[in-house]
Amino acid sequence: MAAEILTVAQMYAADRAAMAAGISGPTLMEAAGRAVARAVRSLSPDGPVPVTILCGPGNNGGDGFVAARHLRAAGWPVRVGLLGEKSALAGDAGWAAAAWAGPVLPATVRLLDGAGIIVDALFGAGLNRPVGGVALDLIMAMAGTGKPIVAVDVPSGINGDDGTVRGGAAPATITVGFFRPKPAHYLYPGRGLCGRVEIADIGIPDAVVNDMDVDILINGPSVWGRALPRRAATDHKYHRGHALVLGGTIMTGAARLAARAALRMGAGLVTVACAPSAHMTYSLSMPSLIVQPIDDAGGFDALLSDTRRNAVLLGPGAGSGPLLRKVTLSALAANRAGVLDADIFTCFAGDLASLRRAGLNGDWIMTPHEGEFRRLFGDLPGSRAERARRAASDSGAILVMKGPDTLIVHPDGRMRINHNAPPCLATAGSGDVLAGMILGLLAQGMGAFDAAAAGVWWHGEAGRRCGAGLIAEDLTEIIPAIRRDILF
Ligand SMILES: NC(=O)C1=CN([C@@H]2O[C@H](COP(=O)(O)OP(=O)(O)OC[C@H]3O[C@@H](n4cnc5c(N)ncnc54)[C@H](OP(=O)(O)O)[C@@H]3O)[C@@H](O)[C@H]2O)[C@H](O)CC1
Ligand SMILES: [K+]
Repeated sequence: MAAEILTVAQMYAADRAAMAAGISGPTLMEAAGRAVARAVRSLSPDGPVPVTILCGPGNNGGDGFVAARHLRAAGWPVRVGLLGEKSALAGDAGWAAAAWAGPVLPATVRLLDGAGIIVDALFGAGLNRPVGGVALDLIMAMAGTGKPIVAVDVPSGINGDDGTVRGGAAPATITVGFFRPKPAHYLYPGRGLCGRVEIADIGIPDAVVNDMDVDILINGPSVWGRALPRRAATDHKYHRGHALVLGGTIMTGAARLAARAALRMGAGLVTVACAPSAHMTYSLSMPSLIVQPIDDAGGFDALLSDTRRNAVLLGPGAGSGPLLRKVTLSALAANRAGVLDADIFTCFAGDLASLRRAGLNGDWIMTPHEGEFRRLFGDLPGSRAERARRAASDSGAILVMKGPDTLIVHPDGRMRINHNAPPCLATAGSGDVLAGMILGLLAQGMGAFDAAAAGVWWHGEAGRRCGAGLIAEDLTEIIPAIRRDILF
């Protein structure tokens, strides 16, 4: 599957490009409506059930009329309700309505009575304000029926570009999108309301994407697989990087999990720098770990003076005191790649400026969840994706905004949306493993944007393979099996 996600504006541009290439609007709409009818039929394999199709005043409604025609031709009982006047339908939607030979009723809540399946064709890409009035009543009534809903393009009321709900939206069983997915198919809350997303080929040539500046991708191995570090028979451990992790004194599990994850991802060596009192804890936890006691930030600087220590992880379990602050500022100044996580966001709450002044740049990755994000960046306006983009741009670093739809954002605005994380990943230590996984890739010289994206996907895949009941320790152990499947 192509990894591109197209914005609403890009989708309209793809439409226009297809038409310029000689594919007519009705041809596209015919294919779109046929795909919707197919989705409806898939919901009732035992045969026809009554279908109510609610059509809006634009081309989303046009797709609904085409679906109605195909279902009726296949012997399905169909009722069509239109929001607005049939005579007002223009362009392709007018064509589709004219080709529908059955009655067109006013769209009312009553039309839903007795429906076995509902098609939501009220609004798609053209939604331009919050839904209200009759449209909202219809959406709420659809949601209240409990019947399967097939949404055309997006559930009506969802903003295609950011997945936000504008007024209200009914949860679909299947959402049929066209040509390429939109952000709303992957971003919550839209993603949660789309049900199963099926992207139909409606005849738009793939090549139209080449002329577009597509900057949103579905995160997966096709995006970064070629950038993964490969092993050569002549490698020695220093070829594979030396990661440095600041270990805390009390919450030692965080750095231990991260260090183990970095080793499992292939880092040649991993050193944990910690207070002398914690030395034993780290040393006994893993024989393959190098443990260096440090008395203060100067001790960390001394470790950094060895340039072979090329990637740094700061934050997990580190405590948000002066040591973390000093170490972070000097690591940023030391021209390394690294990951900033966890206690960093408390330590530098509201103080992005200090991180920037110290040298934060695109070799660094920040991995906040929503609460941590707010601590560092404050209450930025806009959708989650807009806020993440703004934060990446303001910080100059790669931003990994963690959540069920983790966003990996480059300061230049490119964004990868992750979609493979199962709910069981929300467990203690899981974030520390993620930070360590990314660190392991950075140590091997992978670029920060790709390392962040690969780490996030790999972590999701590890969660999927371990399944319900996983603990963070399980994630590190399944890393090599995933590597084998990606690389061979
Ligand atoms: N390549 C493709 O993706 C194809 C997509 N198709 C389908 O076309 C729609 C997009 O069609 P469009 O006509 O541009 O837009 P919509 O049908 O989604 O909506 C526009 C009409 O809805 C009115 N509107 C918008 N928001 C509201 C609201 N909140 N409340 C009430 N009415 C609203 C708008 O009215 P105005 O007053 O603003 O004029 C329009 O009348 C896409 O989603 C696909 O389903 C093609 O079929 C094939 C190619
Ligand atoms: K819709």
